[in-house]
Amino acid sequence: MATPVNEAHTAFLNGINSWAFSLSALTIWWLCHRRSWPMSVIFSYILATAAFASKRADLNMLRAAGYFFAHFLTLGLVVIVYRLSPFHPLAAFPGPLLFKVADLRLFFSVLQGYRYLEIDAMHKQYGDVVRIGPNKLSWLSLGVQHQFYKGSKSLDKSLSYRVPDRSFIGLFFMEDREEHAVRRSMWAPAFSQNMMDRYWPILWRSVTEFMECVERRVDSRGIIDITSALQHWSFDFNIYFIFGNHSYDSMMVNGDPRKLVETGQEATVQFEALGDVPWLLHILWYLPLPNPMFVLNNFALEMIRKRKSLGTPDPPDLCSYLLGEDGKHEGLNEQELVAETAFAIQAGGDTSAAVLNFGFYHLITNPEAYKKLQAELDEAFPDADSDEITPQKLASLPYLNAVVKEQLRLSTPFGQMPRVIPGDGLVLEGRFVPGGTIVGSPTYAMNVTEKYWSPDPLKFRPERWLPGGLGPGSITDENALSSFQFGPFGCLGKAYAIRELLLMNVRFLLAYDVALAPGYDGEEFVRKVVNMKTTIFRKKLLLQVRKRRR
Ligand code: HEM
Repeated sequence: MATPVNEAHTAFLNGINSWAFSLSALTIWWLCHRRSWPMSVIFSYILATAAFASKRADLNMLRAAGYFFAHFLTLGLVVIVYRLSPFHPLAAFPGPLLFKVADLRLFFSVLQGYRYLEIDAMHKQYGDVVRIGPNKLSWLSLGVQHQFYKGSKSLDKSLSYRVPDRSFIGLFFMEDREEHAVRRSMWAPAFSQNMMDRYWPILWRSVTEFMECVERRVDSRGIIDITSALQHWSFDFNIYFIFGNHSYDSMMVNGDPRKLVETGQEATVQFEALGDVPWLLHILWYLPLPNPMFVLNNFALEMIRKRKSLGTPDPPDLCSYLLGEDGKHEGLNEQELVAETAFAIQAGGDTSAAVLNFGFYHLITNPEAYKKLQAELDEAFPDADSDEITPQKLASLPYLNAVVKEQLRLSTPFGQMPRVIPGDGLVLEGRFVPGGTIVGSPTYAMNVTEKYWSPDPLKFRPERWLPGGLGPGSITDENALSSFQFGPFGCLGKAYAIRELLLMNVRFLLAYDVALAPGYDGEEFVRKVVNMKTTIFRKKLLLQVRKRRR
């Protein structure tokens, strides 16, 4: 029978229990807060479960839930208070409140696709260094950017690059520098000057096929969805470069029935968004959810087997080097090869198409620049299919090169490539940053900051790249162009990509007069450009093209 004494005793015990659960949360946070947040949750869960199990058998579920609630509420509150407190090692760095509180805020930015704009806006509001996560800084400075990324003393990649399953780990996902350097040295010969020259006729033919694709796809008014056409061209050329002259069904001819473009983008989004909350990636990875990375891997495996049965192509493809067919090293096994080539399909296919797509938009909507470029090209190449269109000649045309650099500057809306400050911390521009802090240089913000591009950093003005720039006092700091990133983890395909951009601009604009499709809302197109490392055009770019008669 319940007596007042018994009830008081029970209430006292319950009170003790709640406090004990809260206290356990505090202890766990104290032990774990500088190490791993997910670990502390797991520990606290185990501890709370053990405490619960040792309690009286008559404890009802509601009360038990109350204890857990007290436990996690305390843990959550302590974490939040600590992250906002002056005792946090990054307390001196300004940033928006919600970003300081939890990585989940940045995760949502990535998912929405406007992280690049948000980070840029934060820099405008808070200055050159912004705290964009509890343990993350974004640093808008050329000197610091080079410290992060350039040279042998550059920083290591953060945990964001770590995929849970070893069988997916290729060059891009390797954090270990030695392992990465060895693997990169296997890739590198495929990007040598010699190989680029040998691939020039293949690139040329591929762009010719693109023109034929345009002819097939334009409607009766000359309107074409250039976004898809460019994606299909870029994947076709890139797949050729990776797997050689195989019996692959060209996307320019057959479209994309396997949805490789979409799948590649989904895989990138998944990886990029969850990179800000690696613990969530590790949980989701093992749940029975559709994983776009498997789709890419299956395609890569199919292509590798076909490629092996066909033998080494001439010129050699990327696989030739990864298989060690040049006799310089031992080849990769099939699983490693799948990881490498699946990444290569996305790394080379998606990026060039995106820059061309957005880059054409910028050029076409700036008629003055477009006219100047056309004049330079018409003068240089009276015959649109001339043998005179060589890499050397392209490299010598000043306005063309200025246009391509300006396209790159404004058409790579990446967030940042996260790196980690080593053990004892570093002093950067006079400010101490503790070891373990995740840092990065914001690509888009670097490409459009007035510090390095002035005046009119947001405007498409190729003249800024020419001698004399935009006039006295104007600034164009070429070193700040961050589109390919730099250093040991930077883009291996940069020189290739630049050739693609140059040749595609030249041949497309020599062949056609191009404008936005009548009534097309260009501002909406720009508003719907989102980036989650991959640039996604939620509104396809529709152009009207007319064959030129010169
Ligand atoms: C305009 C087109 C391109 C842009 C803007 C671009 C940009 C980038 C960036 C920013 C990175 C560094 C990513 C990071 O650290 O998180 C990267 C890495 C890489 N890119 Fe590109 N890329 C382009 C085209 C290509 C092409 C055509 C290839 C050829 C297959 C390629 C191959 C690679 C590879 C292999 C890496 C990884 C390098 C490593 O981890 O060592 N890229 N790219």
